Amino acid sequence: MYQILVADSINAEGLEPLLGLKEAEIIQKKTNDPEVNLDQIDALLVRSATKVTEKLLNQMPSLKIIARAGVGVDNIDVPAATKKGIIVINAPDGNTISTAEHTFAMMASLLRNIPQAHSSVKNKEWKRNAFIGTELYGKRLGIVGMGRIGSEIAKRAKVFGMNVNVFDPFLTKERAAKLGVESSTLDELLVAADIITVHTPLTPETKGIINEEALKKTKKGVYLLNCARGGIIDEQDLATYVGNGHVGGVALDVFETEPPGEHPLLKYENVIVTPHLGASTKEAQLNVATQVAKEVRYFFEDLPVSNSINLPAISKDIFEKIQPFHQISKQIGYILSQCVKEGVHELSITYSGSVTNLETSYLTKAMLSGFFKNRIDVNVNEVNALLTAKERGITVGEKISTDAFGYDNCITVSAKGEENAFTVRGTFIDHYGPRIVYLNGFNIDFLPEGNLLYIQHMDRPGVIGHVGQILGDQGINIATMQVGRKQAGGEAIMVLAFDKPLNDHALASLEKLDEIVSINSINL
Ligand SMILES: NC(=O)C1=CN([C@@H]2O[C@H](COP(=O)(O)OP(=O)(O)OC[C@H]3O[C@@H](n4cnc5c(N)ncnc54)[C@H](O)[C@@H]3O)[C@@H](O)[C@H]2O)C=CC1
Ligand SMILES: O=C(O)CCC(=O)C(=O)O
Repeated sequence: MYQILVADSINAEGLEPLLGLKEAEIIQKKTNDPEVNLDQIDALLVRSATKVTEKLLNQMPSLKIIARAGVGVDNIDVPAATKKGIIVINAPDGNTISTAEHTFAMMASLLRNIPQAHSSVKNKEWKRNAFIGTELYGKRLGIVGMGRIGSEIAKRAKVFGMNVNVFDPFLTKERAAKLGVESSTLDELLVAADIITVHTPLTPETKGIINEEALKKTKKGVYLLNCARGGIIDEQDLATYVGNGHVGGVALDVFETEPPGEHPLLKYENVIVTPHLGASTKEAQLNVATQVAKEVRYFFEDLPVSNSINLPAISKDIFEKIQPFHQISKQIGYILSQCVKEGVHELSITYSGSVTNLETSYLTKAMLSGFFKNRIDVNVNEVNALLTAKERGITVGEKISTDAFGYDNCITVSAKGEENAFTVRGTFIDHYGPRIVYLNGFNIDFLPEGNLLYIQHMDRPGVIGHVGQILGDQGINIATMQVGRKQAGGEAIMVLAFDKPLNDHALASLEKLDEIVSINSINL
């Protein structure tokens, strides 16, 4: 039974896709609620209130997926989640329109003194001359961060007859031209704009991007808006520039600390504020809840998720094509991990044949997750596979080869240790399934499944009989057996499959046989 913790207030109708998930319990409680068994939670759904810190993640060893019903993931320690193999998803576009509309409403309110005038009338005043505003028409709007929300604001600004300058290092000139906006440097924007609004994520680069140094380049009387994340405009520096009369007005939906409590900006009449309402519309909340609920359901149904922050997205189509190779890649990794007894410093993967047309990096990660299974105490999956290899000093190399050894496709993986190397090759045959076709120098053909025994031995008459005899005497039934050798009388291998794992006694008896070079149990 999957336990899904919905820790923040998330639209109930939007969570409906989760109800279709078989064997899931949905718990709507805070993470610090004493009734919540954090160690049993498989999925965590949050908005911005819950801070998903490394400390919290350490208390949630079963956690597999964190879903942010919104855009900004700055309340989630994504590197810590990635290290633990926890997938992080968000709902990137469900609240774009709401946030753009809110920003626009804030801008109009700010320039027409609507909140102040509203309070005045409610206080039984009628001061028509005290609230003379400024038109948006003909003004120059500077947008910092021209992503989804920035672009929607630009469209609205154009309709209002505004000129738009944008600063976004990732915006191409073509896209700027298509949107009818002027692409600028930050300095050009600061100097030219009558109104500046920020729409970037909060990152080390954007934190304080509008600070004292930036503010002193702006026009006297400039208006500033932050409906993205507290801290993108430095609050202390902004307070100084409102206090000294340089800034004409400010609209804030977000704060460095929320709620802001005693805040130096709140005392100014020309600073208008809302309590992080950008995404607070019925439509946006339904959109983001539905988006993440669907993704969490897909995740537990082993289907691809599209909006992961720490895993590349692959379409359902590609996912279906890649699935059989995903399985065999993982099995190859797991076989290697059980056959190589020394420390490994290099894993090299060669893809050949039809598999090379697919997203092989995804398969490399699957192979690594198999390789690390039971080797280390961290759950390794596609999210943290490369990071785990790097942390353990294992170089991972990926190659493409035209030689598929007569098969339609082949995945060959070599693990190199200080002394030895071990190579496993697998293939996927349509209507037949996965096969291991090469084990460390020997051609062979077996199904990588169940309880296997890999024996290296000398190719002498009677050895197969001796093995059968020992196992038979102990009542152990051999389900299948494959043999391979390079030349008559030389080294050979056999791979046996059993209905249940071999006991230590049987293994010890086999090891005593003269012809046996080595024995490895492989449990897949
Ligand atoms: N107030 C609210 O309720 C909401 C706030 N937000 C905030 O708005 C932010 C933007 O959301 P979207 O437009 O959906 O994200 P987005 O990812 O579509 O756009 C962000 C843009 O910022 C640009 N950018 C990144 N670093 C930059 C830098 N150093 N300088 C200039 N531009 C930079 C990116 O190139 C990108 O185009 C989110 O990260 C979130 O923090 C989002 C939704 C609701
Ligand atoms: O969940 C919310 O209401 C906040 C939305 C937000 O800030 C975001 O999506 O980044």
